[in-house]
Amino acid sequence: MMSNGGDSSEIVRELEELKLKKAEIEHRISTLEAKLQDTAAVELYDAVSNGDSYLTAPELEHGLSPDQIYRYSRQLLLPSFAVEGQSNLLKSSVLVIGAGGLGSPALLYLAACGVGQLGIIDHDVVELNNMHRQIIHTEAFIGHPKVKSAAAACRSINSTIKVDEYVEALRTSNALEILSQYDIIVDATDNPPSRYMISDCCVLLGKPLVSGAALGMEGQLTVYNHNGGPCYRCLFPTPPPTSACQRCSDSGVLGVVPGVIGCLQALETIKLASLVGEPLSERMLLFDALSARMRIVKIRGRSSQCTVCGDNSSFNKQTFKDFDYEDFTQFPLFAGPLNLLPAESRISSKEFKEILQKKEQHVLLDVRPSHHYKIVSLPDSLNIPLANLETRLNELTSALKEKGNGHANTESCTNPSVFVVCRRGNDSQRAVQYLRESGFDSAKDIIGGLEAWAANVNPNFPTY
Ligand SMILES: Nc1ncnc2c1ncn2[C@@H]1O[C@H](COP(=O)(O)OP(=O)(O)OP(=O)(O)O)[C@@H](O)[C@H]1O
Ligand SMILES: [Zn+2]
Repeated sequence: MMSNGGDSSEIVRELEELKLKKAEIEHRISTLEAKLQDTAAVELYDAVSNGDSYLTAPELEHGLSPDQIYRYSRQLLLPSFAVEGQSNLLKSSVLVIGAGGLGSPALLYLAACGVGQLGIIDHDVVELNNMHRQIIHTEAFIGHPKVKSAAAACRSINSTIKVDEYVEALRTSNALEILSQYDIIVDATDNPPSRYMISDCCVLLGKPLVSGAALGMEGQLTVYNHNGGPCYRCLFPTPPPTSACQRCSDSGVLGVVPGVIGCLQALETIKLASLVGEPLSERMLLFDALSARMRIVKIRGRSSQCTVCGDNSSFNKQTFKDFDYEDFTQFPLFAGPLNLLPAESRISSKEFKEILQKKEQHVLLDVRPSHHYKIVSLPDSLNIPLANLETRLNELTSALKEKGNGHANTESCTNPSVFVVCRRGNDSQRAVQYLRESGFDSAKDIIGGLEAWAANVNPNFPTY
């Protein structure tokens, strides 16, 4: 359809002319832009070679580069933090011990905020059951050292900081040498021997220690050995009983709980490093996730009687190197299998499979806590948690009787048909010890528990 009575060939010609003009204008624009850039570059080059400073990056007293100013701008804008805080942070060095539930968020924030030098030490590898809380790691790193994974994550967030990797456990033999290279120490481990060792080492080296702990639905946080404040031993001169010490792998933890405490550890570290704010020394933060409560309680100051930081302490570097922290806390640095029973009181998971195949009469006693039992269990098993075994022994006696092999009277229970299983084969040994003392003379534990069953007999049996 024509409009305004115009001739179509006329319109096409006019359109072509306009297009040509448009192309000319665009070409002219890009030529001028390029020229302008060249001019700016030439002027800058001239300015630099003439020593003119008005076009070069300004020399700033605080020493931050233009890139640093831009990267950390949101922190620099905080009046209470400002360039002084950032400069201090960039000059600081921090060692994070443990790249697990606490270390993961702590490391991410410390790398991001611009701690100049960040050390990471851990001997462990990334596992699938770490992923729900150890958020610095990705699935691609499963089976690889946590330190490698964490260091890669830190570098990808901030390529401008120095990241040191220690793929090893911290022990008395390497602790003094490694810790001495850092200004601030972050304890993100999960066991009493490491906690005492790290605190003692910080006292010897005069380093502040940002200590966090999280288990189940609760967490706590404090800063030790800061400005005359207490050390870990001032507060806990004697280790807690072994029964009070749990690992996440035994008692569980909701992922975000160490996430909260790890973030707060990063925050306390940033405050110490930047010299901003009031560190959480001589006070302890207690976090209860279930009731959504966070309390800060005053804790005792430095104890003059403390065997490590006290007035008359003779604790020195040599004492430290010779000290047996596992013996002191009665807690192993690395969770390993117990060996409480003689060989004749134990059978392997494969031998137990043969008993099932031969349909030999027996009672399979599972001594795990009932919430573990609900996750997964072997068929036809009786669940009496180890903690209740003494009071519920009659249930075992009845089960034996029902099978036609046992006797209601425990004194005459010589039948070899009680097999005891647990998750990894430690509690089952304790249970067998107790059962044998109680007259179940031939109770046997299944070596390595359900984990060994899954590894050696049924690969489809879930582990956790
Ligand atoms: N002495 C130590 N030296 C170095 N790393 C340590 C030391 N003690 C503990 N760790 C590390 O501290 C981290 C503690 O984190 P966390 O308890 O969340 O992890 P985990 O041991 O993988 O947990 P789980 O109990 O579920 O297996 C672990 O990665 C552990 O290897
Ligand atoms: Zn002390």
